[in-house]
Amino acid sequence: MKTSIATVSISGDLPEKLEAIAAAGFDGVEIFENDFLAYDQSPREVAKRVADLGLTITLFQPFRDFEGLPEPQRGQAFERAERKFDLMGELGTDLILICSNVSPLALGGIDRAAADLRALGERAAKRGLRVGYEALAWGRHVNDHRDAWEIVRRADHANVGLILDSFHTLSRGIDPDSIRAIPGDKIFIVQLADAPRIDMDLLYWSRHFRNMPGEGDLPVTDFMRAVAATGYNGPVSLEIFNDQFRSGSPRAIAADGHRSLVYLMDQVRQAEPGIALDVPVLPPRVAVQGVAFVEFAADEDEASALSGHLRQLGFRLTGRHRRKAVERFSTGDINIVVNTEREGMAHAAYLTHGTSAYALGLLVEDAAATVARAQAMGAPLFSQRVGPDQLSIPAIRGIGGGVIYFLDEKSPLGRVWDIEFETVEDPLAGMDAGLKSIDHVAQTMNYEEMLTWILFYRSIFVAEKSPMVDVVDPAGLIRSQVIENEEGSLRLTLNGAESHRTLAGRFIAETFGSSIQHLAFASNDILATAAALAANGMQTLEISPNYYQDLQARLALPQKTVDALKRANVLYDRDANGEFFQLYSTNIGEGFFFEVVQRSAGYRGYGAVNAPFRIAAQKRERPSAAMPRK
Ligand SMILES: O=C(O)c1ccc(O)c(O)c1
Ligand SMILES: [Mg+2]
Repeated sequence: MKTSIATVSISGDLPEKLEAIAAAGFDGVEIFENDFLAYDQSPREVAKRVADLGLTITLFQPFRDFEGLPEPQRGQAFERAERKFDLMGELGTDLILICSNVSPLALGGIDRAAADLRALGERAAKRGLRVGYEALAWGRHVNDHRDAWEIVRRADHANVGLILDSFHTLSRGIDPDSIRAIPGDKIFIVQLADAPRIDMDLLYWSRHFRNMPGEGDLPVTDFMRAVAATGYNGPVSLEIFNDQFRSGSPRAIAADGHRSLVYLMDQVRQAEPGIALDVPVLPPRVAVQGVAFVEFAADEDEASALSGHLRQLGFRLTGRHRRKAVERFSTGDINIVVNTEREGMAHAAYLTHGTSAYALGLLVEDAAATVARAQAMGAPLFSQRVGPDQLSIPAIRGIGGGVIYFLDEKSPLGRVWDIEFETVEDPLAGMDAGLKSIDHVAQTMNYEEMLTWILFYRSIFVAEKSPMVDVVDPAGLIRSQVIENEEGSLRLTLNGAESHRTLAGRFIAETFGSSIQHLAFASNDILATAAALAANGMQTLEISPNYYQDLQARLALPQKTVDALKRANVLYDRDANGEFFQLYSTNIGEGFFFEVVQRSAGYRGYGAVNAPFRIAAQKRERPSAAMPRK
């Protein structure tokens, strides 16, 4: 199946757009009229550029306010169409998109519209061109693909067909299965877009908030399954009006777009095994069994400070790398690796970001197959020189240029700790604090990057995204969205900062890019953990007494419970299914911190209601001197 994207979907001038579209691997491009009008070269120049880049023009669009007009506007519309047909001849494309009339002059009437389209089809046929009719969700008389199809059916002309656009159908809640009854050869092109569910005016929603399939909340896969069922076999074309994309990097947005189509068609192929689809068979999405380790890059001084923090949290030094300046700290099922090598990726990460958690190790069923899936989704692979006593650990590049390693139990990777590390005793170990596992990993990024990473994770791993929540920092809003699997063995919270004055925004600025900002460990008994942390000399983040007064008023907790939470600086939340407790470390270095949580099985959240109070407390605090700025 051929892929295509409308020029309106990305930023830049026409040549920049075309280059980015070609570089991302698309087969075709829809020329959006304004992108052409704003460009100062001839249509033949454009045609040549497109061809030189190995692209074809799948569609010229939009042609507005055509059908159902009274005279003299009707005659003028036909004249206007002839001029655009001239242009299409020079551009070298045979398909034009007519979007349903929005003019107050439009008279309505299915037969009148069909007659106009038939007449236009007759004129197009003389030039070997085709006319596609699309229902805009806000069209004056036609705003539903079922009506558009009826018009095309009655036009009954070989050169007149239907154009479907997932946004117009799904935004109005029209059942996409109504597409299944349309003959595939009468669908001239299919445009795809997703969007976040926001209750607003359709036109405004469409022109500003569309995003790539898989990035939003609309059932685009169901839509495309219905299209596939018709036997449609033309291009799948992205048409994304999005304010953020208009100011983003053309190459990055185009690459996201291509990934979204590969991912979408892979899901359609799997969901509709009975339909012969011309799409490659890819390795399936990967189930993540857990976070096997988190790796920090640091220099010796900061590594020693970090080790101190880890020991206060009840970690013990359990291993030393046989060949490299790398230490392993463990408690419960958690492994933290501290890398102070002076070469390789960890060192590069240290030089760019300062001390940071630059790598994540995920436990999967089959590490090699995981990398194959990631590669099929266009993720960059990562490898570095492997020395003696070292395994070549399959890996890809992740957020902020960080690394995601994959371990499995079926290969020697499962014995990485035995093979690469010698076991050591830790004379400096403190008291075990009962931390069991990694509850979640929080990654901070610029807001504009969030959709990219949501699509990245969802297309590679079996994981879903939760609705976006707003977290209030006194200096601005943070948007937070969770990528998680059913079992809770993969929980990533993505935090998008819009302002550099927020805690998250400052973290990005001071560490020069997106990365892991906090790690949350799970305890079965947070008050016992808090007592052990105190015994180990750990300072927890001091929460305002006002918070505890409100907690009592709002949730009617027993006074004794509130007092205990307050003494331990533990924050509390509950939902219909369970309870959640959380406490925080003070700031470490440039805004990194640890969290400890206790969740009862049914609770699915992350304590978002408490985030503003945690952030305010962190802002009251002076940055710790333990890991000074470089
Ligand atoms: O917003 C619009 O006007 C518009 C134009 C052309 C399209 O294909 C479309 O989906 C929307
Ligand atoms: Mg459209």
